[in-house]
Amino acid sequence: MGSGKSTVGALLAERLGAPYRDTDADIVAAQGREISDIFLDEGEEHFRALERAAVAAALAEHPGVLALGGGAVLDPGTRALLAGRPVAYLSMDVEEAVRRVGLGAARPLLAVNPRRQWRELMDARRHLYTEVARVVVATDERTPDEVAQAILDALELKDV
Ligand SMILES: Nc1ncnc2c1ncn2[C@@H]1O[C@H](COP(=O)(O)OP(=O)(O)O)[C@@H](O)[C@H]1O
Ligand SMILES: O=C(O)C1=C[C@@H](OP(=O)(O)O)[C@@H](O)[C@H](O)C1
Ligand SMILES: [Mg+2]
Repeated sequence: MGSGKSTVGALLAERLGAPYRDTDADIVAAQGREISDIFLDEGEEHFRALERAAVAAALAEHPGVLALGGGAVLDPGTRALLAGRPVAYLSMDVEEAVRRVGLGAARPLLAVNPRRQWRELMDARRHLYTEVARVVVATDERTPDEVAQAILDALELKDV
């Protein structure tokens, strides 16, 4: 959360001249409700199922850049959908995460104690990001444009 997937995904798509989608935005549009409301009312398990369906639909329909939510990798079905694809893992350290996301209510999983919650989430998820990623790009000391360029370089994609 806050590593820049949505921001950088859009920039990357622009530079590639390719379409861009974001599974969180797709879920909000399809459900007509905010992510935080879906978490509160139906719980995380239900959200992960919606997310898996959103990833599957986007990958089937869409030949461009797809930004995922930070917890998408928790679902084995979602990980299977990502297998063999050019996935970039955007990393950052905890202090940068707190600066970028802070106490924003938009991200329910970081809403109470962001520093501790971010560390716990990363301890549970780090190995899954590494498992699905083809490349890892550190975002701490880079602008979003520089992150997009680093992804292009790491994946050896052409900037058009
Ligand atoms: N490389 C960066 N440097 C500084 N701020 C960034 C960077 N990437 C994203 N941000 C900011 O961090 C916040 C979260 O970015 P976002 O793209 O929504 O992340 P994600 O989709 O990974 O949760 C936004 O306010 C965004 O402008
Ligand atoms: O890490 C997570 O579990 C989540 C990350 C969010 O997306 P971003 O990573 O784009 O903030 C969003 O999908 C939801 O709040 C849950
Ligand atoms: Mg996002």
